[in-house]
Amino acid sequence: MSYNVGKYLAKRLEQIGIKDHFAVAGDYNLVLLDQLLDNKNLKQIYDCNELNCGFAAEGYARANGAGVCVVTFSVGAISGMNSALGGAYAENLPVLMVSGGPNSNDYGSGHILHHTTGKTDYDYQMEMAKQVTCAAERITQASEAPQKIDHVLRTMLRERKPAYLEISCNISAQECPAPGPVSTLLAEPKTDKTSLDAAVKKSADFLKGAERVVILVGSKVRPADAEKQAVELADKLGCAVTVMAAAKSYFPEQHPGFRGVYWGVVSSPGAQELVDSADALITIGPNWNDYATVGWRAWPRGKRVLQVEPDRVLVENESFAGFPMREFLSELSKVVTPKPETTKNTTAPKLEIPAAAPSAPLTNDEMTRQIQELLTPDTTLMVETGDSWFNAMRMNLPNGCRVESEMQWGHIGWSIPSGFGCAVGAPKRRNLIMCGDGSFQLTAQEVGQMIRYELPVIIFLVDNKGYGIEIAIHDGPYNYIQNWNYAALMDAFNGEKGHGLGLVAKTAGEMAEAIKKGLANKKGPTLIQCCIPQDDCTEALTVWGREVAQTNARPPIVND
Ligand SMILES: Cc1ncc(Cn2nnc(CCOP(=O)(O)OP(=O)(O)O)c2C)c(N)n1
Repeated sequence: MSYNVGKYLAKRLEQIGIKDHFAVAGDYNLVLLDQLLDNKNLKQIYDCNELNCGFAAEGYARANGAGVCVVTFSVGAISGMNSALGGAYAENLPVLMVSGGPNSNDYGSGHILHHTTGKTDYDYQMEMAKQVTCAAERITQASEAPQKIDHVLRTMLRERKPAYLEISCNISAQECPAPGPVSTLLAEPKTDKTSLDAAVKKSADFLKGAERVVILVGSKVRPADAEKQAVELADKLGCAVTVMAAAKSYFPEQHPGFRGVYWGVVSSPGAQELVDSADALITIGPNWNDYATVGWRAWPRGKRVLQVEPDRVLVENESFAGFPMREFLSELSKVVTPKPETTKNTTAPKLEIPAAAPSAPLTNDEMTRQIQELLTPDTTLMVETGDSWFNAMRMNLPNGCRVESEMQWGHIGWSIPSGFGCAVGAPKRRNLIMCGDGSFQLTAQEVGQMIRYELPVIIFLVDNKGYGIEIAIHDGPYNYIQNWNYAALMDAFNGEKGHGLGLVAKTAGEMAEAIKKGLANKKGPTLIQCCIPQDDCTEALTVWGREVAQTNARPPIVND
């Protein structure tokens, strides 16, 4: 078969496991979209806007390994950069953004083009993309397409970071060489056995002398593809295991060693004491940012910490590199001696909230309890920035249940389009979204796409009449919103023949009833507007918010 640039790209995407790609049309990408459509193994899914398109690709990457969005130049790409590139970079997700670009003859022509800043230099978009990607290429000649497409895909998959491709609008249908074996994109860097053996020996010796060993799993265990090996190590050591908030569900919670979330003063009961009293703390893929450390107050460091990163190990002031995390953990598991937990009486924290009477007004606790009841091994729960984070942290997850959050980038509204992308990527899972009313207002229209593609996502819209998380940090008039009739939106989004369902739950009984209807609605999303009092939030959010506010308010250090 003869190839052109668009068909080459489509074949490569198919070869790396992409079945669906997301797009918003624009005259700079229409011919490219046609070439992608010609590949019958790739489905083209449309979004309402490019911000959502980028988040949908990011969500797809969470479910499927990698994601792709195709947008038009400038007005599309710059909007999509926030989600497909900045957000994916922060969250270590391999997302490819493909932007249609100016006709190759226009470069250097002095022509002023539409959808640009009106300058005759169109390089600004590439310069922006380079700041938030691991690889960025522009294609203005068909002959250069194979090398450039392979480069961005290979780098994106290896680094687990987003990449950027800009293809001139007159090039997508130009002939180019056919793609060779996909192995060229998937080859792993060679392990430095000497360094690996030295790291394992040093770490095993460090653990040998310890009495209270604790494992703390962080979010980078996922991009390192080392979740299984973390369990292997926990099984061999027999020690207590905690997770950071952004790694909730990255370690099986029914594992006998699981002891909850470590998050400083808002940790699960007993988890902070476990971590703080360990004389050997194995941190696996931690991300110690200001929110995770509760304003730099909960950040275990020093000689008692064995720090395991995706590409290096730090132990007793010695740094080792040249091997992947999963190989290190696997080799360490083979040589360590068991370090059973000494404080036998601790167990994993349980969410103990008594069921409310059906007629009782709905509360945050009752809402959380009912959502917890819905979790199954094949559930994915998208958890939006807000008190939803803290509600999810207190849930007990069946093994296999996945919590998805965006705790590094923290773009409110992420959960709706990302939840859409996740559901496209894994339609057989039970896809649930917990999203506050403030966040929802940024990306609500993507629920219409869930209706269009008949995705039975259940959205728990936390209607507490404002920005709960911001109120907990620092209140003011800016934290209050126009309160929509959220459930009524579904009627508007349905158009003539949609199957979206919008339900209001003001009591415990109404929520239980709405969940039943949502589970029965297989041909479209169900939005349950959970009406709770404005000041009804988790104790953890209140405490955490106060600490974050203090951290933000640190006076400038004056250097005399
Ligand atoms: C794009 C973007 N713009 C502003 C912010 C700051 N922010 N963070 N959280 C919020 C409010 C979230 O409110 P809700 O979704 O209602 O959440 P809860 O009431 O806490 O459940 C804002 C406004 C943000 N995180 N992302």
